[in-house]
Amino acid sequence: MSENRIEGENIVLVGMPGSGKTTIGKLAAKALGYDFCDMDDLIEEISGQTIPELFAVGEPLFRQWETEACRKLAKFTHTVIAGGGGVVLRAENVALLRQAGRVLFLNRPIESIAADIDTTTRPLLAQGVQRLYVLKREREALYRAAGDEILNDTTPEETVRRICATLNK
Ligand SMILES: Nc1ncnc2c1ncn2[C@@H]1O[C@H](COP(=O)(O)OP(=O)(O)O)[C@@H](O)[C@H]1O
Ligand SMILES: O=C(O)C1=C[C@@H](OP(=O)(O)O)[C@@H](O)[C@H](O)C1
Ligand SMILES: [Mg+2]
Repeated sequence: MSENRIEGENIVLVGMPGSGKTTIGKLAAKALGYDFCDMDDLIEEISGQTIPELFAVGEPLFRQWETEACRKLAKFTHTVIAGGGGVVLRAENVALLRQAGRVLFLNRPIESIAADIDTTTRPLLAQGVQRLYVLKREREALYRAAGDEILNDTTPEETVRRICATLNK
């Protein structure tokens, strides 16, 4: 993959809900001395609405704000960005993320995620954890295609070490 496409030296984490993007992203930012941005927080900031409020209107509205957030973070530098789980659904988003930096797919096993995910804070899982398996089928190929690298499951601390290694830091 050409390095020239990367404008800001950012790290972007993608993967299923509960794969650890937010948790590992915060730890990695600290280890690298980078800023941290959770895309869900950015969406809430720019839309002026919470994620559940956006989903209450409808998923299409949430997805529009998600793309708007991608446009903003394409201009960030030295930031670890925790993507939203569904950000890979639009090719336009993936192009913006790849412009922002190195995209890493956190490939945590679905069984591990299902065992400890907090479904109360994620509108897409409001009907129960079984929806995760449907989302995985719909998205797995998209995560793999978006990622410059796949980080297979270890502890969050070991994953952070691998992230630092991708930047030679
Ligand atoms: N090996 C692991 N890698 C990532 N997260 C893990 C792991 N083991 C347990 N977890 C837990 O899984 C949850 C992941 O949630 P979160 O970081 O919010 O994921 P996401 O932002 O991808 O939806 C956290 O509570 C984290 O502590
Ligand atoms: O999978 C998805 O489509 C979503 C995942 C959530 O983020 P996490 O992956 O951090 O849970 C959040 O962006 C929104 O609820 C939609
Ligand atoms: Mg998250």
